[in-house]
Amino acid sequence: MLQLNIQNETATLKAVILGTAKSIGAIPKPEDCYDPKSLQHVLNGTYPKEQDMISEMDAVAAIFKKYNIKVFRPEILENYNQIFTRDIAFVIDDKLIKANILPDREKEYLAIQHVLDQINPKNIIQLPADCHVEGGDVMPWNEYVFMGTYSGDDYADFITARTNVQAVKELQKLFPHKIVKAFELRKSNTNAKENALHLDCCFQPIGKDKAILHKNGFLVESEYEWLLNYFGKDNVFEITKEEMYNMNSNIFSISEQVIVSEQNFTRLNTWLRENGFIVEEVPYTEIAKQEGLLRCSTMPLIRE
Ligand SMILES: NC(=O)NCCC[C@H](N)C(=O)O
Repeated sequence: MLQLNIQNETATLKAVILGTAKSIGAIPKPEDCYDPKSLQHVLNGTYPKEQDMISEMDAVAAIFKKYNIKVFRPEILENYNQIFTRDIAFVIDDKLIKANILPDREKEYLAIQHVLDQINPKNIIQLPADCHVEGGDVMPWNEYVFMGTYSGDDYADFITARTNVQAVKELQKLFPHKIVKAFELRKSNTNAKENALHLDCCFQPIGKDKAILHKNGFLVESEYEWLLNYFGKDNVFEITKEEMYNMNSNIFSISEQVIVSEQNFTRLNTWLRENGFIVEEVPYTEIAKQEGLLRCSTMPLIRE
């Protein structure tokens, strides 16, 4: 049996699910894209190739092996995109919550049944159907659970709005001992530079007390400022619009000291090293074309 335990984003990682790029299927039609960056690459003829993404994910698997982390992979569903395993479920404390994800991505959850079979069924939670949530919008941070959301009346118009207010309320009910703090995110179906698809596309805590942050990802300035004050200006690495587009906030911590990052994130990786982190660099530019990166393609199950 797996003894799930996730309290935050950075405690030493023991077990994780890493998505897979195997059998992702044909290049989607423009009308079937569900994020603006994939759409842009489909239209430009630069959509990533399966083999290139498999190689990128192999590089991450090799880092996990080096740090003795137990890695699960999804079963392969034929011609189905299963890269961004983060979004399909998430762990808080010893509970795994099934995400009510975009219908286009619903089948991804079926492919982790072999992992679910190793979890005590009383620790697997199904949310009511009206609670929309994806794991990229959920960040346990000790006494807090930070959540990305969008509460505009036009929620239904945004295929990029994945977590609603009902889900925020439900998580608060499920974890009464935590403070669930929600942040309104900027959404665009067509312009990836104006779209924070999930909270982890514009923010992520790192180490003990630091964070990566992008102001324009937040719709409400005071909510962005809350994060800036919570971590403290000197502890925050503020990324530019271009860096957000390249997914700089979507690195992945395997401990308070060690961060897996993209090899081209020169400004970020330099700052991380200057601040005492060990940076494990991998190539991930092809995966990034689908508006997700390292955090998005991993689902931590156990941290120390
Ligand atoms: N946590 C994340 O930000 N996940 C990225 C998901 C990208 C995928 N193309 C999607 O639109 O669902």
